[in-house]
Amino acid sequence: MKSYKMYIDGNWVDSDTGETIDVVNPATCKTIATIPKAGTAEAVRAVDAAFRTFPSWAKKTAEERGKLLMKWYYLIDEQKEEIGRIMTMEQGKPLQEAIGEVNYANSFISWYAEEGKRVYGETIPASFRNKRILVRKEPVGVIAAITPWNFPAAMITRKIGPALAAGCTAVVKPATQTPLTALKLMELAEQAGIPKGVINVVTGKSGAIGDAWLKDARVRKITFTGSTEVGKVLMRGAADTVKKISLELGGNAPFIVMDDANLKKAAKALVASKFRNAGQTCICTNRIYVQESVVDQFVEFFKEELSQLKVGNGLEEGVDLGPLIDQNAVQKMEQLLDDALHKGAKVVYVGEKPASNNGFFYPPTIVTNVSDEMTCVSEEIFGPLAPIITFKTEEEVITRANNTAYGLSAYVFTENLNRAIRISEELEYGIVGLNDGLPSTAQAPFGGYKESGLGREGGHYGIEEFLETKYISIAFDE
Ligand SMILES: NC(=O)c1ccc[n+]([C@@H]2O[C@H](COP(=O)([O-])OP(=O)(O)OC[C@H]3O[C@@H](n4cnc5c(N)ncnc54)[C@H](O)[C@@H]3O)[C@@H](O)[C@H]2O)c1
Ligand SMILES: O=C[C@H](O)CS(=O)(=O)O
Repeated sequence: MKSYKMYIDGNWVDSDTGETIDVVNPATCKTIATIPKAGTAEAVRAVDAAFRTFPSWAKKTAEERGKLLMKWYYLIDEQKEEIGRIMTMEQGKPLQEAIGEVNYANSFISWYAEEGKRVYGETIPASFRNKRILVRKEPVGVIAAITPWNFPAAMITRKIGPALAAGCTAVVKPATQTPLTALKLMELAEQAGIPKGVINVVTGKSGAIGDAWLKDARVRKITFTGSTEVGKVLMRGAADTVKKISLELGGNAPFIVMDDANLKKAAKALVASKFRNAGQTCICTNRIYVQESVVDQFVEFFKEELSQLKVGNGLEEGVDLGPLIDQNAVQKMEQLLDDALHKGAKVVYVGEKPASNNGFFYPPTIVTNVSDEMTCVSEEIFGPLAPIITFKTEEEVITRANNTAYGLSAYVFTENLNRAIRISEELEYGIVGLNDGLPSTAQAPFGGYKESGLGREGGHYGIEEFLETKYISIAFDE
């Protein structure tokens, strides 16, 4: 079993106390590695390094920073299978899906290596003849990134890519459950020649590390992906030093199937949306609304598609769904199902768990006759439980779909263009998949309405989150 070190100021170090945390493979429940259990002192030292390095990194041209980012990109690409295996071992997703995430994560590095060169300013016509107004964008400075376990690579590069391209330096805390992917990415960043101190990865006590960064006035931006609950804690803490903040939080995605939808296409898209990462993504379908006249046929197509998925250890050939992240996640699925059945839901499909069920496995499960009073409708499921809800009219489903504190992603399937535009524009969500169950891409502004977050990641919007706007007013003798 390997004892990993964290990466601070270009050095691979243990925690000050020598304490460690175990990293567990969710498919086997076996410990596969240990990581340093760091706290406040190490977190502050990481900021020291990022703060010291910021001026020289910011003074590089965007082209110079972009070249270093591309060196990192090519090293990641060369080792994507190895990184994928590390990810599968610590997070559980099937190897091909893990490699897919590495490619997705890498696309943010290549996108922002270029985008940094297009951070344009402007001149504004002055109202005085003897003045000129010059607007320029400048990097915010040291940023702190705190990331979740479900996308151990992409949630880091979706932040670090634009941050470094903009000229910022970074301190990063990966999720305690899945730190190994982050540490591998840092190994490759070092090999790429990204100067020491530009990126620092601290593992360990989340609260202590986060509090240290919230309190440190040198940290000018918090960028967080995770639960809405923790996002609110960080938002409150950021106020003390008025830090900029980006929050990518929880979701409760409605998947709407209208009576004129291509039902087979919608069923395929639903499987992709609902069961990606075993249902553990923020934009996974949470509530499945089907117009009542087509619900029976749709459920049959859905079951047919689902029956082709295999649950098991993600390192095994042909596995489509890995385990959930931990036992708490399994218990949450059991509680949500019990609540739904108690309130009148019916189980119409349960997939098979692997024979050697030593891990945190939960089978894909479909329930029908679901009502809005059930917890699986009001709360984020974050697992492979699929609740089917029927509706009568377009107006009804829009009202019910919007009736949540979340607003990250929504999906609508219809072959009617007028209906497609009407519904897409009425849905209160930052991301709408119109006949598309997999909308995520580096070019687009990913983020949510309401309590699903603040700010956007991806596209040209994503780099704006790491920039300040300054104008220089120039008075001269005409
Ligand atoms: N909107 C998005 O893009 C997006 C992406 C992935 C996950 N998520 C959401 O994240 C949740 C699941 O991920 P999770 O369980 O890792 O979320 P989480 O909020 O429990 O943890 C996220 C990160 O925050 C850290 N953390 C926890 N408490 C903290 C504190 N007090 N101070 C500082 N850091 C702290 C954790 O160690 C982890 O690194 C789900 O709600 C999911 O919807 C959202
Ligand atoms: O879980 C949240 C991720 O942001 C989902 S995606 O990989 O960006 O689609």
